[in-house]
Amino acid sequence: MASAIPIVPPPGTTAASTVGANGESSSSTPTTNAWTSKSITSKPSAVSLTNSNKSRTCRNIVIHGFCKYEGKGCEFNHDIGKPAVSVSSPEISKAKLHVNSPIFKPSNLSSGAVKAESINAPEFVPKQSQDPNALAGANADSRPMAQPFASPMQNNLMSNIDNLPANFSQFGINDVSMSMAGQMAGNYYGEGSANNYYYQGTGAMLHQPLQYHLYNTPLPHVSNLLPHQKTIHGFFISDTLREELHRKNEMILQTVNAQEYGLPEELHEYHSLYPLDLTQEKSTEVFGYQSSVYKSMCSVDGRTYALRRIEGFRLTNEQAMQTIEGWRRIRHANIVSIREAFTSKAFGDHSLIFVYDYHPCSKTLYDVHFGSQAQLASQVVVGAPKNADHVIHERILWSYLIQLTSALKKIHSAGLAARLIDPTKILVTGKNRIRLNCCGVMDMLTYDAAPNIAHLQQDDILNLGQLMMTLACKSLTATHNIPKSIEYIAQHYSQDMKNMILFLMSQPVPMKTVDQIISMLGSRVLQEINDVQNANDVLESDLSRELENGRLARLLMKFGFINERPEFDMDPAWSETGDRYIIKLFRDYVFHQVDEAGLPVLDVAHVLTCLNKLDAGVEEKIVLMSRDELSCLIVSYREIKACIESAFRDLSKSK
Ligand SMILES: Nc1ncnc2c1ncn2[C@@H]1O[C@H](COP(=O)(O)OP(=O)(O)OP(=O)(O)O)[C@@H](O)[C@H]1O
Repeated sequence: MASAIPIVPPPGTTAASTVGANGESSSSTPTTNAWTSKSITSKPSAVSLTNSNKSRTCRNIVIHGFCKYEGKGCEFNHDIGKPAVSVSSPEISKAKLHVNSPIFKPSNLSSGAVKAESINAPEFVPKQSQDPNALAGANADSRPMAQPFASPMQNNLMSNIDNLPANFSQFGINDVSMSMAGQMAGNYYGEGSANNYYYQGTGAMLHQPLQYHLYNTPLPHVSNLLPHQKTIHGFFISDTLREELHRKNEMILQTVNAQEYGLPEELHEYHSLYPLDLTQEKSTEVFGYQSSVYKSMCSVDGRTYALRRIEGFRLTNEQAMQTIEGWRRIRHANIVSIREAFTSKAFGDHSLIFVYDYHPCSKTLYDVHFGSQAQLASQVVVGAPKNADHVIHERILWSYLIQLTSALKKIHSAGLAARLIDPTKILVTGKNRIRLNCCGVMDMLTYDAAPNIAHLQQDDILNLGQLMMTLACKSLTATHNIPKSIEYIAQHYSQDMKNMILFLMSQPVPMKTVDQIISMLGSRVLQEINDVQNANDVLESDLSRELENGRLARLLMKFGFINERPEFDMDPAWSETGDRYIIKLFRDYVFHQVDEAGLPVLDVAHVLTCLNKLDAGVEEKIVLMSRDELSCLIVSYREIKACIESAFRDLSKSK
């Protein structure tokens, strides 16, 4: 059921004949959805004003706090203090109003228009710019300190943020602006990022960081909330996950000037090469050749890939290229998938290029546990001997072992051998999440038409043992003195871990298999499954929060398609009439409310509540006010939802 009310127009105007808007309007409201049949402008039942009006409080005062027509003919009583309710107050919805009332058309429409004589008005010249000397003087003003530059956008953002705390009161948020502003002013790049390295000295492009910290974690005094209260964080995924995903997205979009870095503009189907290898010195230790890694964009599917270039390698046997076919078929959660391999002279030499899936922001296992940052973190005093606190936690070691065993199981079952289990060739793509990298490279570099796979698979198991020993001792030279390393492992880890490493590194009698490792892992696999499922649950709950936001975003998109549309179906007024007029008024109700002082209400809680009620199509009624403040509509969310659906249907049908 919907109702409309034109607010008290002054006597003598055309709309004066409309509903007794000063309160006691007729209770005979229609029971049909009047505006869906485009009847907004149809005539309502009129109620004439009575002589007792003088004793009755003017409705405009009650609703708006003032009456435009006070002293200009409005005969109601204006001697009342402050209005009891604001425009947005739900109190108003208690009034019984009628939807079929005509919309008030003010007789003096031109009052707001620019008058003819104003065309001749002198051009406005700001005071400051009139006197260049004064300006120079102002600039020469001896300020004690340089003022930090704040762009207009920044200023707006900061002032909006300053206004926010009052609006989250319902969620128990008071100090949002303080925390946000503090975070925004600070340097959010915790670690020296690749950006700084690559843009160093180029001066070509100043990187604008994303504001990852717009929603800081709740402060202690707002975390103690009542069950029905929510913080703004409750509507979004966790800060850490959001920042991680933002960083990954940002990393995918990073580019450098190809000429400046001596990179080809195009390489086969790939372009926009971006070097990932941050070390200046290139080692030949692993492959026997120097290698580089680049992020690049594929012009065929638009995806990002990691290109590994083996420098100065001349392919002598075309058959070697076939070895990649077996690897292309392997899809596993702990293996970096390979897409293709090709040779190229684009770098000015004979290069062999392998194309792998790109995992943004990943690090190598070496970087994580042996890199300079890891070393610093593990030593309270530089050079101090390691103690038990700085060994890798046993649970992490078991997790690594289970993941790598799972990868090896897949590889060996496919009749292949990894041939490279090295901390620099294992990627860490998430928390304790590892993937075997560079699969297939060795098969091509040391091509053998009839390789001894069984022998190579035994090597894989031995290499896995060496890696585990290196990690357990947290020393790259652990395998140089095996008895001492085993002693160290026995001191710091369980008997099971020591036995496992001994098994992996022992001589095969006659053969060791991955299945044997799996049976030795036993119940640890169950622990890993449990951890993975718990992590999955956390992600799922994060996802469900954003799911709601996605729903609201779609609703807002519908609004955007409909509201203020300049022309549709040969009708320039389409978005301003019929059902769409309700939608427009609802948009004003949700977003454009002002408080008693005429200041914009920036209340996220109000917006979310309205949009959720709209999406659910609840029966609750609200009062929508026309922009000229002369008519009101009382509508339910269900009816507004029907209007939006019908208007959107019109738009989509027209395709
Ligand atoms: N598939 C990939 N996706 C995303 N990043 C990758 C990928 N492969 C490698 N990288 C990144 O490239 C960087 C360099 O890799 P690389 O294998 O050359 O390691 P490295 O430690 O430099 O080894 P080396 O000493 O052999 O050059 C790594 O830090 C890793 O983060």
